Amino acid sequence: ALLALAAAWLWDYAVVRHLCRPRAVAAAFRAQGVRGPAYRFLSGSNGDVMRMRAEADGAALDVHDHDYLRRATPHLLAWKDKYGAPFLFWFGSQPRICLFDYESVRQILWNKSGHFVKTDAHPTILAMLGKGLVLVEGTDWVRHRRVVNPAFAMDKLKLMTATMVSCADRLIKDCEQLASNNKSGEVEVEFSKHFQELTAEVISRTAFGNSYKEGKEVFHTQKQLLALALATLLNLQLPGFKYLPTKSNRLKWTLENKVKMTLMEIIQPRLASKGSGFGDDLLGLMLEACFMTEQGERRDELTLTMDEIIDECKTFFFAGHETTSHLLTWTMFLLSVNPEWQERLREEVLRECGKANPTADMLSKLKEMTMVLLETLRLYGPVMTMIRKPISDIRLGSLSIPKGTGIVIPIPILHRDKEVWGANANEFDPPTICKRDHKCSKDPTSSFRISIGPRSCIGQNFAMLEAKSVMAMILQNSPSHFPQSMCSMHQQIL
Ligand code: HEM
Repeated sequence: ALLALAAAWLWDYAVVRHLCRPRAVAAAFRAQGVRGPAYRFLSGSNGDVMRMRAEADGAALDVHDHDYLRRATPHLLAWKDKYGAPFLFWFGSQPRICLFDYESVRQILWNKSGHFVKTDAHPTILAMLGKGLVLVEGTDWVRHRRVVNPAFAMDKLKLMTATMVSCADRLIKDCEQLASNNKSGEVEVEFSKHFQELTAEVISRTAFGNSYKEGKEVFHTQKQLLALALATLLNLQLPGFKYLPTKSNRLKWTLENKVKMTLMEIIQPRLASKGSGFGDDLLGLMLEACFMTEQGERRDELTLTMDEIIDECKTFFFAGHETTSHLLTWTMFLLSVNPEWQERLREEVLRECGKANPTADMLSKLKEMTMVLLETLRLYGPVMTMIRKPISDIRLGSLSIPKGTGIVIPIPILHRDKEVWGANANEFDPPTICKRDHKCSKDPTSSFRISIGPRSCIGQNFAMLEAKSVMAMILQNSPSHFPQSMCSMHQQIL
């Protein structure tokens, strides 16, 4: 009986899932004129992706050319050139269709019926992120979003500005200290690393208040989990493999457990001190909302379970740290190669904030800064793709998409579409792009910087406030021009 069971499983796994189904899906798309790289047994297109990424890794970039995508997503560009748009490729045995038309993307992202869900996360990504807001679906998503929303209300975020500013102040003091150690009084700083530290500090302090040190421990453990996930993302995922005590699985379990234990140690005392309030940090605000009904009345039971609260804390870190540090790094880069914009922003900051530490009200007046940050997110946004899959067969425009096909939305490629953004779509041009954005404000659909529709980014105001605080402090305190050596960042970050 066991042998028969094993044979049936092997038949389903190897023949049905990895041979028959991919062939049927490829044929269904071919009949509609959609082509793509040939499916390879078990690995799909993963080998091609790894090869193209490795080849692109050494390619030099011109600092005045914003088209870095041939290094970041070489496979998507190569397949678009070769097979046209849309094209079909394979993540292991899973079909992925890469879409480039705005209308279909809007339809997917604005869909409120739950017809398009996120694809299953890699086990290590799941261990790192948990089933928090980024990954939950359906009524669970509604429940989570209702609890997390109040933590990101603008009046609450404004109170966090002082923390953001004080972290930026520490960064500046560190740089000054480094410079004073040098005879010349100057120092070359790799801001991408400093911004990683800074954004980790900001999210630890704004999420966990006095427990920020434990929060940073969580963050460092999550980074180890992320490194593990990235190293194994394109490897073949055999079913049941995640349960085997391999070296990487054992490491994953240890790290996962450490994150959970540390977060429980932060959360439990807060819950115990219910009577005296939960605090004004993201965790406190979320716990407060957990004890509220939809009608705003107090309830005795938590809306989220302990595990769900832990997963939301993991999500704050994952979603809130790398994204903002990426935004800050590219903004520094763009200001260093566009000194006229650097000067315009410095003048604006000095006009609105003087030399004082910026407050939330001062930051809200920095219109040119907002424009530059939005333009940075258009050209160098941290999220490269969003992926959804339909829960049943669906028609999108003229295309029939079978249930379960991963639909890839390549954000930075869409942001450089000349038909939508104009002839200079590939250039850094804040006012023109801002006008274009404005024109679209009645139908705010051409930018996917922070996504659109019900699942758009909940932390967008947090990120903008943090980026503005840090950039304002740097501009107030830096010499009239960032040195040109800043440009070398362009190479290092990628
Ligand atoms: C420059 C900074 C940021 C960018 C560009 C960004 C971008 C995005 C994008 C594109 C999505 C949609 C992803 C998808 O649907 O697949 C998203 C979702 C999300 N973001 Fe952000 N994000 C940023 C900062 C933050 C911060 C600071 C936080 C929290 C501290 C955060 C929390 C989230 C969460 C929880 C979601 C899931 C929302 C949901 O599904 O309901 N993000 N973000």
